[in-house]
Amino acid sequence: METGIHNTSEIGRLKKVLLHRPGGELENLMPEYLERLLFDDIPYLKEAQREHDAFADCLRQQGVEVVYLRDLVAESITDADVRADLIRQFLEESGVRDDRLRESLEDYLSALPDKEMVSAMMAGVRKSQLRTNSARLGDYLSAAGDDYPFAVDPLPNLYFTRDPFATIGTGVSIHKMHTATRNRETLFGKFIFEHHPDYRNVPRWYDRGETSSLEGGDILILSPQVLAVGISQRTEEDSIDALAETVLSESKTFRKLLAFDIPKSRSFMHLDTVFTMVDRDKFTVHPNILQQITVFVMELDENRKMKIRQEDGRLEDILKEHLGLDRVTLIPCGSGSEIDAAREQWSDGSNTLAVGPGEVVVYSRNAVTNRALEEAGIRLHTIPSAELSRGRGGPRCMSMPLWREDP
Ligand SMILES: NC(=[NH2+])NCCC[C@H](N)C(=O)O
Repeated sequence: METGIHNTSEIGRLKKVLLHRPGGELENLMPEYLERLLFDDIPYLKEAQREHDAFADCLRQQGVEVVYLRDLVAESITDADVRADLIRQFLEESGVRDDRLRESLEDYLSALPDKEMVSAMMAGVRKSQLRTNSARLGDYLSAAGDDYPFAVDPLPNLYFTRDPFATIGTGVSIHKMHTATRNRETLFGKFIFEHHPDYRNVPRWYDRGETSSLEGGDILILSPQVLAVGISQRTEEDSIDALAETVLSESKTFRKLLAFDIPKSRSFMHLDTVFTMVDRDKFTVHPNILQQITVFVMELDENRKMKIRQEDGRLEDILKEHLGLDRVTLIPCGSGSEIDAAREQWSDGSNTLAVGPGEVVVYSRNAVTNRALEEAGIRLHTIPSAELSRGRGGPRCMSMPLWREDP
């Protein structure tokens, strides 16, 4: 049972991982609010849970210890003050302004045992759940005259544990998210890394109070010395500057940060939607954007001043140089077909989770890309993916490594 954090690569043998089993939050999705909540469709919860359980079982069979976000948050509630603080901050960040509404929500949450309370926060609270237990609130709700059905919005993207915070080396970066809908997710990270007995002392590389956005799907650990971070729809250059400054000067191993400038669009929201590492010298990429990636190298010079230079040349060669490899193979999503590439990238064909070098978890539905990976000598663990993929994230997005062996 490892405690603390150790994550020095994308491909070292995975020992412990954080997942979130989708829950009631998916049953609080409504067609009119899908876009704001970053969904394109409404997954069928029961089936999504079955698929997610298959994902967790697949990882356990590979010797990985699976822990769940809800449990870590509940275990972080170490005393009554922490609990009261969590409720207070959660409601404040959920935009609950009216005193009557806040009191009623406090009563509702306070009455639940820790785990159930955390699940209720994640699921969101319908006004109809509150109406019955307070006449005073009933007056407020009918007087307020707005027909928005939620007292607290759901957090449907929580099963993408990759994004709200990220483990890097022996520390963590807690994120400011690009959208309001995902920003509340990082509050759980804050409580885990402030209070959980196994995690409260880990170094902090970035914090949710920063002013520019950074999301975990943009952070890839290419080696114990080299990080890659996407400049994307979700992650701004300023955040990368700040992250580089702390990680390169304070971490024990990291020496370089490669910033990958990628197109800013919904389907390529994070670097890991178009590029993931599958082996020491193999990567899967979305071919349509290869021409559109620019790489910047960030390093501290002898005087500990940040130096940034733009790399020219092919991605293979840039990776070869910075990772000290003799050759690099890029395995294209869709295996050379423009149509298959676009379709399978949309369902996270290039979003793989390595459980060890040359061994990755993939969605079953991306058959063309999966065949290409196998032909390149990669061992696949396939998981079902009809419902989970509707949230626009794959095996890598759905997992946050807490402990990997060194590569
Ligand atoms: N690391 C990732 N690629 N995560 C995918 C997150 C998908 C989620 N619906 C969002 O838009 O935020």
